[in-house]
Amino acid sequence: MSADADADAGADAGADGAPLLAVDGIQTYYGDSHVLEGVDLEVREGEVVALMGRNGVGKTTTLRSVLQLTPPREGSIRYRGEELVGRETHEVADRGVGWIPEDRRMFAQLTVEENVRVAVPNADDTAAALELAFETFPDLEERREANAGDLSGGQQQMLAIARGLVGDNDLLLVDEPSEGLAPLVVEAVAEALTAAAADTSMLLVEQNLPLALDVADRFYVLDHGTVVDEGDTDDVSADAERLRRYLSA
Ligand SMILES: Nc1ncnc2c1ncn2[C@@H]1O[C@H](COP(=O)(O)OP(=O)(O)OP(=O)(O)O)[C@@H](O)[C@H]1O
Repeated sequence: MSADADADAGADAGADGAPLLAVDGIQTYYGDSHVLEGVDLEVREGEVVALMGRNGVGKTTTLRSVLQLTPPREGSIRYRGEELVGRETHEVADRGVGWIPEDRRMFAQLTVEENVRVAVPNADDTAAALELAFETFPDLEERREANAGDLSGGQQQMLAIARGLVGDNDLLLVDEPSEGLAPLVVEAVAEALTAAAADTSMLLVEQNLPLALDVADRFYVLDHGTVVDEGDTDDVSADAERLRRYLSA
């Protein structure tokens, strides 16, 4: 299949309701350590999907597998119908898959505005990108001249999300955005994620159950390297015990 035909197939896959991201039976290792033992999940266009589970079950490893930072040894990961396994990480990024890692990587010595500017792939799009970032996160607009390193934890998380948003991404992989934040700030981050979800699909690793249920449309629970529960968040909001048994240590 030619590259163009491949691209067309991808566009069709999105248009006819096939998932944006389809992870199918991935087996991922660190050396001899077998972490993912056949993970299956999907993210459809426009969805926020939460990936939950205890510490160390392989949530971050699933994101790393999609990004080809830790490529699976078996299984398939298709994005808009195109296989990602075997590609380089920058090729995955070029296709519109963005990553907001747990450590909220940003440039502490640059201002908020500069941090947004450098995340925009095409300089011609900068004005529109700044507008999108500051419309979505008015708190950041107020601090646009502040150094990123001087922001609060919650504002840094918003800046990390804003940078993902302006990065021309159609799918954001967001790792534990609530980690280390006070409850009130977690609420602000939930609002920020909901605002960002108007513009992008998301696969959201999150251990904070209320936040995950609030922001996500659907969820998967990982345990022992495989998916042990999945469903619509609306269905479990009234039955949180169903998930809690997998989430408490
Ligand atoms: N670079 C690595 N080398 C070897 N083992 C690793 C590496 N990264 C993670 N692991 C191991 O793989 C397993 C899954 O880790 P992973 O970070 O994916 O879990 P997680 O579900 O995201 O948990 P957490 O919430 O603690 O980050 C753990 O046992 C972890 O110790």
